[in-house]
Amino acid sequence: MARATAAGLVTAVVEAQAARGDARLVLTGGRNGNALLAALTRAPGRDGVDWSRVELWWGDERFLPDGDPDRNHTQAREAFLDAVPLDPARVHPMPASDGPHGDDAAAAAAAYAAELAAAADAAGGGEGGAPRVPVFDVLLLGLGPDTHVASLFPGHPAVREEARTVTGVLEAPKPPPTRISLTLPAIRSAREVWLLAAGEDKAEAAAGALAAQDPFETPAAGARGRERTLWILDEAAAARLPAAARG
Ligand SMILES: O=C1O[C@H](COP(=O)(O)O)[C@@H](O)[C@H](O)[C@H]1O
Repeated sequence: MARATAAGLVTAVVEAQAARGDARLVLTGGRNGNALLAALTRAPGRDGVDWSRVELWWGDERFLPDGDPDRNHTQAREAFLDAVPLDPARVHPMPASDGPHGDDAAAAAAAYAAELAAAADAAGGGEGGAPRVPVFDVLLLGLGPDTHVASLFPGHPAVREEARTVTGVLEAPKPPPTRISLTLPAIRSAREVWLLAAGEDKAEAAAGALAAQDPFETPAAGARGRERTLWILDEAAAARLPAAARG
């Protein structure tokens, strides 16, 4: 699944660059997101991408010191960032808990929102009342076994955040408890949202999210792209979908 998704992502990036010069991606952490990043470094078409014109943002971060092995950024660096010729000025990790905002996750989230807003002002995005973030070509989300996406957990007030594009998340049910996350309005402003789910422990969540109506209880159900919402599942994660949906 990771190899197939990497091939699709290379195509999406090449198409975005052909159409607009730059490609803007939002990365996800977690097992499925990291497997995709590792596969991307070996994807057959990777040399067709102008990596210096790929802008990278993160959908969420575990609010830990820089370089902590549990940070999504650290894991992305190990799996991918150091293996492709990116322009460091276009790589935008979320702040760490030993950065200028200390352990204030709300201040760190506000700083990341400001960085997104500045990028939107420079490159277009956030027009006509849309959230002030750049127009993301593909926003990746790993599906948690409890249907969380980014760091938006079922029943957590962060899921209901409408005014901000980035929020601090306190008391998350999955460690670490303090996190930073894009909000649903920011996620929904992406052209395409790709949801990744591999493994048996994602089967219940995938079936539930595809049937659910209420993002507060089932955050993955609220993650949609403006042009496309793509669910990418392996056989184990698709096992509980209705037969018609499995094709
Ligand atoms: O903690 C997180 O979990 C989700 C899902 O991770 P997985 O290991 O169950 O695939 C991930 O998408 C998110 O970025 C991360 O911070």
